[in-house]
Amino acid sequence: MKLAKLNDGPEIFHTLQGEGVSAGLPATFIRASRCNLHCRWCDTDYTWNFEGTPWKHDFDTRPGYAKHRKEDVTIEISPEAIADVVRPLPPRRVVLTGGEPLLQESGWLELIGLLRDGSEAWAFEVETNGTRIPSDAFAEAVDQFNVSPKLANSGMDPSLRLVPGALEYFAASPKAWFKFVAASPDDLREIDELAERFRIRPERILLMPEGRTGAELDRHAAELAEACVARGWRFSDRLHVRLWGDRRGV
Ligand SMILES: Nc1nc2[nH]cc(C(=O)O)c2c(=O)[nH]1
Ligand code: SF4
Ligand SMILES: [Mg+2]
Repeated sequence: MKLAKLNDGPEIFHTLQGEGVSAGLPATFIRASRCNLHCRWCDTDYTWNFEGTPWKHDFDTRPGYAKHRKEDVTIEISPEAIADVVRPLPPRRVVLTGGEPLLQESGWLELIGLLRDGSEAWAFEVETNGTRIPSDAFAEAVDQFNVSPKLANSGMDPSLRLVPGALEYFAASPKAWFKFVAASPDDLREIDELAERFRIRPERILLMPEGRTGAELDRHAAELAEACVARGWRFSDRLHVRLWGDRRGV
């Protein structure tokens, strides 16, 4: 499989789930490399913003920022080797994230099979951008989809970031929760439209402030919380950002 590389190894770390309906639960994260989108504010640009690609990123104007050399930021690793890293760690909850993890379904299926191996203890969550319909086997194998559709502020064309069949699939799935990142009243209007268009039930929607520091998260928190109260949506914080800041591996 292609995972993001961190300190010369695969980006696998155990922490507390910081976002969504299982926020606060101990979990092991496995970060896939590669994404089918390329959002301009993406905080895991090292999974896709490679040398030679035409994608634009907000970091382009940062002094010293350069596109990544694919070999420097990717590690090729087998499901067996990933299982050997994950098994000794304490959590029995695993979060498959990225990048876009649904681009590597068959590898995950193998990994999940190796880890479950007769034990009921394991739970698997998937953080996805909601543009791909999972196979029946994959949807059966995992416990939860945290679906985070991208808005206009991602800079992505609607035809790429909004795939009606996939969003309708997740809207009807008992395993899926929708996590929308919002920073402005425009974002909120857009989320209202998506919820209506794809018939996403309000009790399955979480609104999460955008931000890489506690102060940034707080800027919009009160306003978003009000919107949640008015619509019957949940509010999600970004617990890991508050606890450990904008760092990799937490
Ligand atoms: N603690 C923690 N929680 C998270 N929830 C979603 C994450 C992600 O990057 O997908 C993430 C992450 O990177 N760390
Ligand atoms: S979908 Fe997620 S991982 Fe992919 S570019 Fe957008 S923010 Fe980054
Ligand atoms: Mg993250």
